[in-house]
Amino acid sequence: MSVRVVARIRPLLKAELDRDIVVHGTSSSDGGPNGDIDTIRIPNPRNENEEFSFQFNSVYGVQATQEDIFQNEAESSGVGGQLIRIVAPTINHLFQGFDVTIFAYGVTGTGKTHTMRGGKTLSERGVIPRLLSGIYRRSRKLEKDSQGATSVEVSMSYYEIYNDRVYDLFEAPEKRTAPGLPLREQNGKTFVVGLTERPCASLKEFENLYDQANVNRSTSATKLNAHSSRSHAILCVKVSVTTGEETRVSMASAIDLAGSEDNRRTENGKERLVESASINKSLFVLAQCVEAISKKQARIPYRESKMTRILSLGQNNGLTIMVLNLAPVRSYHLDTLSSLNFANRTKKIEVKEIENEPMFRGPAPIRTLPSVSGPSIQRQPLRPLTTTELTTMKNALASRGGEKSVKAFTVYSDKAGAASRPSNLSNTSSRRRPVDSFSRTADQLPHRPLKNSRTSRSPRKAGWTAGVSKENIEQMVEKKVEEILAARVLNEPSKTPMPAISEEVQRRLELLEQRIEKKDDTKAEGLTYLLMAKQHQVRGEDVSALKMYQLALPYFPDNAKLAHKMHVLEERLRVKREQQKQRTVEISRSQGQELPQFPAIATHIAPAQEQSRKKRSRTFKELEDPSDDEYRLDDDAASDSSFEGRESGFRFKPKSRRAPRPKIRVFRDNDENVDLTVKGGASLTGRPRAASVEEQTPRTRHILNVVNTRDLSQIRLLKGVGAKKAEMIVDCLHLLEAESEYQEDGDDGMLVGSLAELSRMKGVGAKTVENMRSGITL
Ligand SMILES: Nc1ncnc2c1ncn2[C@@H]1O[C@H](COP(=O)(O)OP(=O)(O)OP(=O)(O)O)[C@@H](O)[C@H]1O
Repeated sequence: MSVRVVARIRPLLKAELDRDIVVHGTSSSDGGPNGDIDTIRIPNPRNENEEFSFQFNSVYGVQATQEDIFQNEAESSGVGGQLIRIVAPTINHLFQGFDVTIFAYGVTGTGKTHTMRGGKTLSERGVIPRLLSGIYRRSRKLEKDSQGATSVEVSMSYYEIYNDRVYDLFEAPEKRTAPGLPLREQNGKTFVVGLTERPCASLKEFENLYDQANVNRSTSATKLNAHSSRSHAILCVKVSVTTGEETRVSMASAIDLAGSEDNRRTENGKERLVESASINKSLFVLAQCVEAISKKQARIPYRESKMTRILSLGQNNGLTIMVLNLAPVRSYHLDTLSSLNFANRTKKIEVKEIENEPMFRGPAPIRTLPSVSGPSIQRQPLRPLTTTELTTMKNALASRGGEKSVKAFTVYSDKAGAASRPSNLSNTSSRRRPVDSFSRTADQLPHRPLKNSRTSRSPRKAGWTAGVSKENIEQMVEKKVEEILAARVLNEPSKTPMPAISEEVQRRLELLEQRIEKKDDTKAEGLTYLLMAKQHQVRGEDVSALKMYQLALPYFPDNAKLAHKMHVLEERLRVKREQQKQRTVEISRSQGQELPQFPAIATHIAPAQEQSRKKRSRTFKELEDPSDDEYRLDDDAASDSSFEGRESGFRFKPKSRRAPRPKIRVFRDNDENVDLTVKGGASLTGRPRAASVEEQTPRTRHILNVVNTRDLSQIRLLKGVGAKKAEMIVDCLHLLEAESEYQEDGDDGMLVGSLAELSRMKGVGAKTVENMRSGITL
């Protein structure tokens, strides 16, 4: 079964009421059983006459309430691509012994936390409290129906990944250790070492713990969200259903990811920028993982961020639901497309529906859970039990019959196809063992000897490094550091017998430890520039992208790929400029007149020139960087043709019914009393304006003066110009200004010099200019 994707469009916020809505939920022809909404439609930002549509398992529009998202179990279907609900099928799966992962994904301020956590009132509760409420309800029913023969225990752990470090949310921020908690992989699962696990016997207990822990979550105000989550929050709820000697444990993970941020819009300060870089980086790695999975690449870069290691998309078993949160407004247009593109890929990831196997307790009496608030609470790392004490029925039967259970060898690694790879861990028992932290304490757990400790005791002791590569040594040392950190976190000395290590190795250990603690800070800023560069590139703003790469360069001085990228961009801009000049000359010739040049408008504005732009982009393709994967974001969102026919569930549709846009008209002001001067500065070309280019009437002058103020309130007063058009005009001018800043002959004072230029601007057109003129009586 593949990852299920449920999209939710949030309503307009107060400050957005006058904004343009570009995201719409509709129902596809092959939609849900009752014509349910399952498709998102959004215009192509480069050509408003075209539209993209994305089909998901379900789409919730702006009217959808928290209750709608929940729904009663009776109403859920959740099969065969039909409408699915988020919470109800989750509970079914959990009690059938499957693990469940629900994660909310979206740009900052699109409603992830609102969907997952929700508000305080009953009706405003989000997915998580409703999920827990359902779990307790189902538990009570099971216990009652079985007349006490079955009991259900629920426990939770809750942590955040902040700046790529893992922190226990049951721990106050001031008690955190700087490096955070380490991660470990065991039996194909990634878990956090030293995490608190709290039993919670009732919904009330859960809510108390959850609220308490949420206070510790890192949030801050940004320009786009007054309560922006600065971390990824991961809630793990363990449900253990015991009947007689058999216990079946399943895990629900509810993940509220931090939102991606465009730092030009957030106007983040330094601290927020570092957070933002970390958030964007992890989301970027996630996108890379999804891309690698969908392209069936051998290497999936899970390990490049803690979030992707933990989420393990495509590696985890059971049911995985992605909630795609979207804002409907135009200001999020490109980000929304990028999210939609990501979701479109994610929905194709196959997830194994492997049921957790029951485990059997020995004769030892079942331990009662410690009290929630008592002083005796111990931090229980999630560790598996050994096969000597707990074993699955299947494994027991299989070993009796001399066969190994297939599931017993579900070992995953970064490499695709690892799950089916013959295990080389058989002698260390690679069976898939369910986690049970209730039955044993950390002290009772046997320790697997460390790799290097085993090695040190091997007969090759004296020259054991001889055949080991530098890289391997590095990895071993890094692993050792993690072990030591883990032991520290557990407040206990490492029980691993320490091998005799040389002073040199000891020194390197210390250096490495320092590096682990510091490495993020030093590169975070550079990384921010890289990500911003990529964001500019996605928007087709090559000049700004180049500028960002230049700013990133000092942080990655010897990075050949970065240098190559910059070279490609420089070359592309050079070609662009030349083609622009050439094209302007051609236009002028065909119109038999001298026209000013419109270098940037041609790229960003004129839909009528789309065809020639496409031709040009083919030329640029030759310059495309073949190694673009390194910092790759979802550029596809902006490159219309790359979607076509490639992504199922995605459709590209030109709005054919719309009348073709009128050809650009050139206005001539032949009125008398012409004033030839336009206030100093440059035309849109960035060149100083020649007084003779166009004669201007007072009316023309008035319009141009108003437009050139870039003042929204003034521009809105022009006839036929609403808030949306005014914003487009101002955005366009700023964009041109930014571009001209980097042009050799650029000038800061970018002004619209004629009505012809104005009519070519995005969203304006000849008719609007005519309107503007007719509204002025002089
Ligand atoms: N469905 C909705 N109905 C009403 N208000 C909503 C809805 N979704 C989001 N909001 C409001 O939008 C704002 C942003 O939502 P929220 O904080 O959940 O976004 P987020 O995606 O978690 O952002 P970040 O990534 O920055 O943490 C909040 O004020 C929230 O109350």
